[in-house]
Amino acid sequence: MALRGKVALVTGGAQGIGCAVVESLLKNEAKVSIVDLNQEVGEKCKKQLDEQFGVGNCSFIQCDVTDAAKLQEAFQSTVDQFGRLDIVINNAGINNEKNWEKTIEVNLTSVIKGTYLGLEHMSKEHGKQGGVVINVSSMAAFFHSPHQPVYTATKHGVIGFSRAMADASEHGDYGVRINTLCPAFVDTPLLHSVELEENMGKFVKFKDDFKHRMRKFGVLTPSLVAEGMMMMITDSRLNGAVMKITCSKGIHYHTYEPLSA
Ligand SMILES: NC(=O)C1=CN([C@@H]2O[C@H](COP(=O)(O)OP(=O)(O)OC[C@H]3O[C@@H](n4cnc5c(N)ncnc54)[C@H](O)[C@@H]3O)[C@@H](O)[C@H]2O)C=CC1
Ligand SMILES: CC/C=C\C[C@H](O)/C=C/C=C\C=C\C=C\C(=O)[C@@H](O)C/C=C\CCC(=O)O
Repeated sequence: MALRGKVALVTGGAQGIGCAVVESLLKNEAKVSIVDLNQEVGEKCKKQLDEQFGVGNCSFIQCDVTDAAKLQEAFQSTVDQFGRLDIVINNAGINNEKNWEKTIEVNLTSVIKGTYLGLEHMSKEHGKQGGVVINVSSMAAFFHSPHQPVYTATKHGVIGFSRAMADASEHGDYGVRINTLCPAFVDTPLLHSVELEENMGKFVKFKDDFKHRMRKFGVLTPSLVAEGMMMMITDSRLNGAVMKITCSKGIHYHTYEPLSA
């Protein structure tokens, strides 16, 4: 998929992995709608990107992805402003084992809603031109840890939902590819939340083991994660793919045993 003239929507695009993905999309001449909860960081991010890539190539929409009406408005505003939608990156995520219900709302429920909204604006079943959805999971779905039980559950859910929706899209000829990205540890503000009791609750006592794993497995840069994201956006062969990005193996794909009785 050549990206000039394409329109992308990135949730959680104001910082961290999302911001790196937004920058990669703009470098490839896509138009980008940055959807994020954080007004201050989002506006600062847009200002910087306008200076780097020129005004009119990206927009910032302050939105809590757990607010269904606001999320729907964000998708519609994106289409109203740029005229179409081709790429949806459901990236927004939190790490909060204390308010674990919120973690499920952001990391899983909103990814499901963002996928369905993406289909409304991209699927051939709605008379649209097709597109691609990338949902962000984590290597936590392959390396469970005692520190993040609910976070881990949400990331498992993202993979299961995305793979099932990829099958539905193929069977229903939606024309929309749905893939999953599973980074290992990445150097962003989220990673530092493991130190905080307000995020980890009673599991904060396991933080030393978590930090040991970070030292053992290494910490990725957001730019490498964005590189993997761009591969899944542009490779039209990929639907239902689960990309893993680790320090030990770099960018690679998880392979599943063929279904058998
Ligand atoms: N940092 C890491 O080690 C890893 C992160 N991930 C996943 O990557 C994604 C991005 O994480 P990071 O960039 O590391 O985090 P981050 O905390 O640096 O950025 C997340 C962005 O999402 C936004 N956000 C949070 N809740 C929101 C909501 N309710 N509505 C709208 N926006 C909201 C935040 O304002 C922030 O700008 C998350 O889904 C995370 O689970 C996956 C594997 C590793
Ligand atoms: C608050 C923290 C937020 C997010 C952190 C992230 O979402 C959680 C990651 C959890 C586990 C990461 C495991 C990383 C494993 C590796 O990097 C691999 O190198 C381990 C060795 C072999 C991988 C084999 C394979 O690819 O299947």
